[in-house]
Amino acid sequence: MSELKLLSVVSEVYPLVKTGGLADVAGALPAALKAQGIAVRTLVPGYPVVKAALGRLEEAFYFDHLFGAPARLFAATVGGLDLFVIDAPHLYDRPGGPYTAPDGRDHPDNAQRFAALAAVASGIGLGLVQGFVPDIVHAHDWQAGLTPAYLHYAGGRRPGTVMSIHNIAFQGQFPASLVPALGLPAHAFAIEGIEYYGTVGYLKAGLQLADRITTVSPGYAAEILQPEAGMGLEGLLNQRRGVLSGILNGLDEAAWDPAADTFIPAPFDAGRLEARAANKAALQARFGLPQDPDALLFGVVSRLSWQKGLDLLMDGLGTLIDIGAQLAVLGSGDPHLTDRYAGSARVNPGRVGVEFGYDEALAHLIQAGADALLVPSRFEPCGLTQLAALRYGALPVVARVGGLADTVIDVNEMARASGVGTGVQFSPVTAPALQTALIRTQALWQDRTLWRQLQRNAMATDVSWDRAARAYATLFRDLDRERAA
Ligand SMILES: Nc1ncnc2c1ncn2[C@@H]1O[C@H](COP(=O)(O)OP(=O)(O)O[C@H]2O[C@H](CO)[C@@H](O)[C@H](O)[C@H]2O)[C@@H](O)[C@H]1O
Repeated sequence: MSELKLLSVVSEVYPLVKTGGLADVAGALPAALKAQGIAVRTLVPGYPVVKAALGRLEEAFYFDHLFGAPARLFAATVGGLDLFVIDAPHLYDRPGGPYTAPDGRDHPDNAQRFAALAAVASGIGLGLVQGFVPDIVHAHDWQAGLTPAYLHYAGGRRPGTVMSIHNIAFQGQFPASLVPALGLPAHAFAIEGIEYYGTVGYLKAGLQLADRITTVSPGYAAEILQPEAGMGLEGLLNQRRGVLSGILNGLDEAAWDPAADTFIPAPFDAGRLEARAANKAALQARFGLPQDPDALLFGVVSRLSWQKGLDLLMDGLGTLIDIGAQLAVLGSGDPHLTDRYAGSARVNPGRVGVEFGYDEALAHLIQAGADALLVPSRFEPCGLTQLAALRYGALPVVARVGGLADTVIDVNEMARASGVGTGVQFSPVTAPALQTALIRTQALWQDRTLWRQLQRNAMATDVSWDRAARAYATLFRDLDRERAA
């Protein structure tokens, strides 16, 4: 098979810069695709953290004018990732995160910052960089959403375009007054182009104009055709459902390997599950919880946001306390939720422990030490924490939505009879249903022989990237053939 060249366009990539699962996917997919004969280059903005990680650089292009000032495009290789980095200090060189200033507010020029990302991607797609002209351009989420639009309106020969949705809740909507600055033809501002309810919609543009649309689980691909999950884009997605598919994410199995995890005191595998006890004890100590091996310890590793449903856990906390369980939460985000969790830890010392912020090492300890991992999301395109939980034998207790429903096998009577359960699902996504799930989990916990079996089932689940990479490779090759025809 001939090698296909792919440009991945994304606003964050692990391990250089990460605010969530998008970075994990963008960081892991290139290696998995390489095994499928697809050579990936990843285009990212040159935030300070990204530039600091770059070693040997090569200037690949110089822009006299990129949304307000000159800029350069660097090519570099970091940790096995072949990167293009946009060095545009006026857009990316500033304190704060990729999307927000230190005060938590969006950078005021995000429209320009991510239009620049898409415009540069389109330039590379059209042959800006000698020696790398991609066959396929793969845009991730709203930040890269204008990429298919720039390529579409450039006219002439162009690579195939794929738009992937990791989270439809963030759509990148900006005022119509922005249009002249984007450098797209005036007629692009139309319903069949970038216009979205009178505004410019970056994700909408990508979904409208890409050759293919993917999202990160089959379940979510079906859900976003409905108004409840489509968040205004369901009409467009229904029109384009013929090119929409769901490909389940994998987990970076090198980064998440319980047998070789340097973040945890006691590495283990399915044959050495008793070693988990030391991790549980360390986790309890870290969160100020009594080191009782018999207390059912629930963990949470999450962004604290409405999506993740963690307010429901607060509403149902009484049940968790009543059944004698413990809770260890690592989260960051919504200050209102942070306050609620901090309050519950104060009211329930020795039962509820919380840590706020982003802490990679602690996330690993929770997966390795908790008995069960709670993911009560209202919607979840795929979810990666439950995949890590499966691999680490922390039984996932999840809302039956999106990718959570696709990846966890509920221990119902049938699953129990055939010995295939890997966790607990609940529905609807409400506090009472979550409370019932906590009680069900506690009942399972009473039978340690069964629990061990469930842990082994969970750990045997295929969460590798291979399966996903094969599906993406087929999609990219089909599209490439279609465009060549
Ligand atoms: N406080 C903290 N400290 C340390 N690590 C933390 C953390 N909070 C979260 N993480 C880590 O961040 C990642 C979160 O990824 P998820 O896929 O679960 O959700 P997210 O909503 O960010 O991603 C979106 O994109 C991904 C990728 O497609 C989809 O799986 C998902 O459904 C969609 O919402 C995991 O690697 C997790 O361990």
